Amino acid sequence: MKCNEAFSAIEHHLTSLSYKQAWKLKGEAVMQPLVLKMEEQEEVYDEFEGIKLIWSLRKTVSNSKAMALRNRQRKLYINCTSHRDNDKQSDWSHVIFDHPASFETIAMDPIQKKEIVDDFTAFGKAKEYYARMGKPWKRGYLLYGPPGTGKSTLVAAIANFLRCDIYDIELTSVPSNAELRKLLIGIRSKSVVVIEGIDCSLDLTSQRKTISKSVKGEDENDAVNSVQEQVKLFAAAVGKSEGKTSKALIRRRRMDMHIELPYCGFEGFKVSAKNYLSVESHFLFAIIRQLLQETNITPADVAENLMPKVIDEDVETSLLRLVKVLRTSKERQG
Ligand SMILES: Nc1ncnc2c1ncn2[C@@H]1O[C@H](COP(=O)(O)OP(=O)(O)OP(=O)(O)O)[C@@H](O)[C@H]1O
Repeated sequence: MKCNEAFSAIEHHLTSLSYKQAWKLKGEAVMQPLVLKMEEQEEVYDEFEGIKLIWSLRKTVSNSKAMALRNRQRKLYINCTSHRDNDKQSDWSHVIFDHPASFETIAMDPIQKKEIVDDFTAFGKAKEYYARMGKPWKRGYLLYGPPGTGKSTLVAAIANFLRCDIYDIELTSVPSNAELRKLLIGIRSKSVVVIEGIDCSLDLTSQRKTISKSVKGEDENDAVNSVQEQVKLFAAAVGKSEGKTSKALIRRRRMDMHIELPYCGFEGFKVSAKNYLSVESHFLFAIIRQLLQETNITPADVAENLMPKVIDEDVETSLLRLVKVLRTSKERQG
C-alpha cells in the first residue's frame, strides 16, 4: 500500500470516530464520501482487537518525525576539495556512518565523562533557550590529546548520542578560506562538524599565508568561526597537544568547552576491562593501577592488549599481557 493510500484509509476510518467524539469537526464536501476531520489538538479513542488506542494528530506527526530521525541512515561526509578539478563535482563525498562508539564504552574518567554527557544533554535540549537569547544553536568543543587517546572515538560517540551526521574537514587539505566557507555553507543543520588539523594549520606555511590574506588579515580560525553560524553544532578534534592551538582558541573564546583526552588512567582501564573482558575486578587490577600511575599508555594500546588473541583466551592471560606491556613501557620511559 502506498503512503497516501494508507493515509486515506486511516482518514476514512477516523471519520466515524471523529463524528462521535470530537468537539470540532471539519468537513470536506468535495470528497466522496464526506470526510470529517478533527482539530489538531483533539484526540479520539479507538479499539483494535481489545487493544485501546488514542489517535492524536499532533502526537502522531511528532512521533513519526522522531521515529524517522531515529531510524534514518546517518552519514559521514568527508571534504574532497583537493580531489576536485572542476566545479561540477560536490564538495563532500560520504559513506554510511555506522560506528558503535557510545559514552558507555568510551574509556575515560567517569567524572569527566559525566561533565561531557551533561553538557551535551543540556545543549541538546536548549534549542528554544538559544533562540530566546538570540544566539545561534551551536557549540564548539576542542578535543585534544596524544594520538590514540580516543578523540575520533569520542566524536563518533557524540554523533551517536545526538543522532547527527558528521562532516569531517581536514583543514590542511583546504586550499583557501573561500573553499572553507563553501564547504561550511554546504553543511546541513544539526550536524557534528569536525575540523581536524587546527594545530597543524596554525603553523602558517607559505601556502597557508595566502589563506590568511584572503580574509582581510584575519587568520583561518576566524573564517571557521564566522561561517559556523550556519551549523548547529561545531566540534573540533585536534591532535597531539593543546599547546599553540589552545592559545589561539582560548584567547579569542572560540570554543565553549575544552576536552582533554589523557593517557589511560585506572578508571578508563576499568571501562576497557569491562568492555573487552567482561570483568569488573581481578587480583591483577591492583598491579595495573600502580603501573598506570607510573607510566603513560594510551587507551588505544590498553584496548589492543586486553583484546583476546585466541578464542577462549582466559582473562588472566589478557591482563598479564597488559602488565608486561606496562612494565616495558615503564622501563623505557624512565
Ligand atoms: N578513550 C577510549 N575509549 C575506548 N576506546 C579507545 C579510546 N581511545 C582509543 N580507543 C581505541 O583506540 C582506537 C584508536 O583511537 P582513536 O582513533 O579514537 O584515537 P585518536 O585520539 O583520535 O587518535 P589520532 O590522534 O591518531 O587520530 C579506537 O578505534 C578505539 O578502539
